[in-house]
Amino acid sequence: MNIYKRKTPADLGKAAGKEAADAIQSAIKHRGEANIILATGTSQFETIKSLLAHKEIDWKKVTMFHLDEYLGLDITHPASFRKYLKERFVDKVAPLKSFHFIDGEKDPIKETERLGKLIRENPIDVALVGIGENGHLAFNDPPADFETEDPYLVVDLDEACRKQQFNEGWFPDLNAVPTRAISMSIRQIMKSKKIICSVPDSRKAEAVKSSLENEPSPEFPASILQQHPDCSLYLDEASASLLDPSTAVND
Ligand SMILES: N[C@@H]1[C@@H](O)[C@H](O)[C@@H](COP(=O)(O)O)O[C@@H]1O
Repeated sequence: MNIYKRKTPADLGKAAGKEAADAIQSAIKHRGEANIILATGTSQFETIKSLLAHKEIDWKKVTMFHLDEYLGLDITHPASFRKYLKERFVDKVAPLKSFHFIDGEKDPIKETERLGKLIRENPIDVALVGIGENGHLAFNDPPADFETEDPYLVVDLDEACRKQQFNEGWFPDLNAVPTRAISMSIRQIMKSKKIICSVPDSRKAEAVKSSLENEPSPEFPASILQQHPDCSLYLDEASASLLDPSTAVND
């Protein structure tokens, strides 16, 4: 894993977006198309903004998969991840070759099966992900399932995860945060050829430390990223602030 520290969230996003753009360009050059996974949340704001600034990308050759979505949330709800991706990405790059939203209002088992078939047919070139305050990867809260081969799972959201969503201002109160979601599985994320993980903010400093300074374990879901052959983790000064000086960080 390559760990990069940048001064601000904007610097972090610029570097992560550039690496993502290069990976997309490389896939298009070698295979004629690129398959990507996008995450949502505040940690992706600057990375997606930077990715969109790379006008050289031919988005008609790009297929997008969606990392996670709440169950039962309408696409017009401010916290809907489909709304987030539609407004912040899909509408801005249209037309994509294709995009595959997770519809959390459909029968969840059928939806996981539908998407699972699609992603198995479309190996991922680059996945953009974040890490939650509780160390989650996508919506795989601890202890995460490191074993299942199912590409998408129906998951319960823990209290820490739901509190983070409320504190970030996406919901009017904690009770309004759904208790279940569909998440891409850990093993499916790990199948991506490249993973670019953007993690700004002091709120994430504890999760970053536990993900990097423990052996990979379901108790620290994002710790699995240590085992990926091509993963770049982008931090800012705040999210890197608790790291042990012995942790190898590229400034
Ligand atoms: N489910 C989303 C993920 O798509 C995101 O990568 C991660 C970090 O979240 P945030 O960017 O809001 O800090 O967890 C969120 O809850």
